[in-house]
Amino acid sequence: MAAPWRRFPVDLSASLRDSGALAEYLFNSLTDFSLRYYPINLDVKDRVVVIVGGGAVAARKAARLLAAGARVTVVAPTLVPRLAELAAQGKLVHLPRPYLPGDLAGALLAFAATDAPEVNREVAEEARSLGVLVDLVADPRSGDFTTPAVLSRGELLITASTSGASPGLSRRIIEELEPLFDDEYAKSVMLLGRAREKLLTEKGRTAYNERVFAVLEALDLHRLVKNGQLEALDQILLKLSESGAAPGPEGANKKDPS
Ligand SMILES: C[C@@]1(CC(=O)O)c2cc3[nH]c(cc4nc(cc5[nH]c(cc(n2)[C@H]1CCC(=O)O)[C@@](C)(CC(=O)O)[C@@H]5CCC(=O)O)C(CC(=O)O)=C4CCC(=O)O)c(CCC(=O)O)c3CC(=O)O
Ligand SMILES: NC(=O)C1=CN([C@@H]2O[C@H](COP(=O)(O)OP(=O)(O)OC[C@H]3O[C@@H](n4cnc5c(N)ncnc54)[C@H](O)[C@@H]3O)[C@@H](O)[C@H]2O)C=CC1
Repeated sequence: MAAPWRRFPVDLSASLRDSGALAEYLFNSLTDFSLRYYPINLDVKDRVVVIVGGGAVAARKAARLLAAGARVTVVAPTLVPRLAELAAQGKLVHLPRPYLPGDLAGALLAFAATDAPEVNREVAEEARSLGVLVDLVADPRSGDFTTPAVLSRGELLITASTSGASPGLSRRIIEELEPLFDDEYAKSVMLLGRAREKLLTEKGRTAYNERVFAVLEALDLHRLVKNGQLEALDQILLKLSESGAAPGPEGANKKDPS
């Protein structure tokens, strides 16, 4: 879709004098609030991901993919230092040449991240023909997915996306959340996860499982974690594990199937 202001019906300079008219026009064009992207958390561990392009954007994508355990191949004649270092350390495979059709074979995902729009389009075409999902970093609306700004604390993952509208805003939103979700959240989430794993029952015990969630949520473990109240935490954990022999023939220690 073309940017709405390109279709602004009156002379732009006149409208700017008439303060408020442009914003109002743009707001009026905002009629569809439905979800444009379907959010998922993808397990890329040991999966092949091909990044075409070796610039700053490719480096950002590669770092996050490697952190998530992907096997990254970068196809590019030149690499920024950060990528060159990762290649020298053997953390990713570098094909030091321009993109060639066939480079996406076996990939789960592809990133078209060169500064050459026609190359990015070729990458997208190959991806489409192979059924590989592709992110066109410079032309998000033509691709299959976009990547959000990320805050991660252990198993806690918070992401922000503006559906391509303002990546800078996504980043600022995450920066605002960072102090609220401090590093200690990694510990709290881990404790809650382990306790939940221990206490949940097999299928058919929904009411019991819901009670367990309610108890866990009410515990405010994070306050204790943050204040370093390890004794209080131990007491809670011991109490939970005593009462952890959940009712039912299947017993406890099972993951929630839902
Ligand atoms: C579609 C998408 C691509 C995709 O999905 O790969 C995309 C596209 C584009 N970004 C552009 C510019 C900037 N990108 C950033 C930063 C980030 N960009 C990221 C994602 C995305 N950027 C996806 C949509 C995300 C969403 O919907 O919100 C972040 C969140 C995560 C990540 O990179 O993985 C990462 C935060 C890094 C961090 O958290 O550390 C900054 C700010 C900065 O660098 O500080 C700027 C300058 C300020 C600005 O423009 O806002 C341009 C214009 C290029 C040009 O002008 O030439 C395009 C192309 C276009 O818009 O056409
Ligand atoms: N998604 C995002 O967050 C952002 C996207 N962009 C856009 O993304 C694109 C890439 O940005 P940067 O990484 O900053 O670019 P860059 O100019 O730093 O890097 C471009 C890379 O593409 C490689 N390349 C060029 N032709 C190639 C080919 N035929 N085959 C393989 N590799 C090739 C170059 O060797 C270089 O490594 C630009 O179009 C830019 O406008 C820019 C900023 C942010």
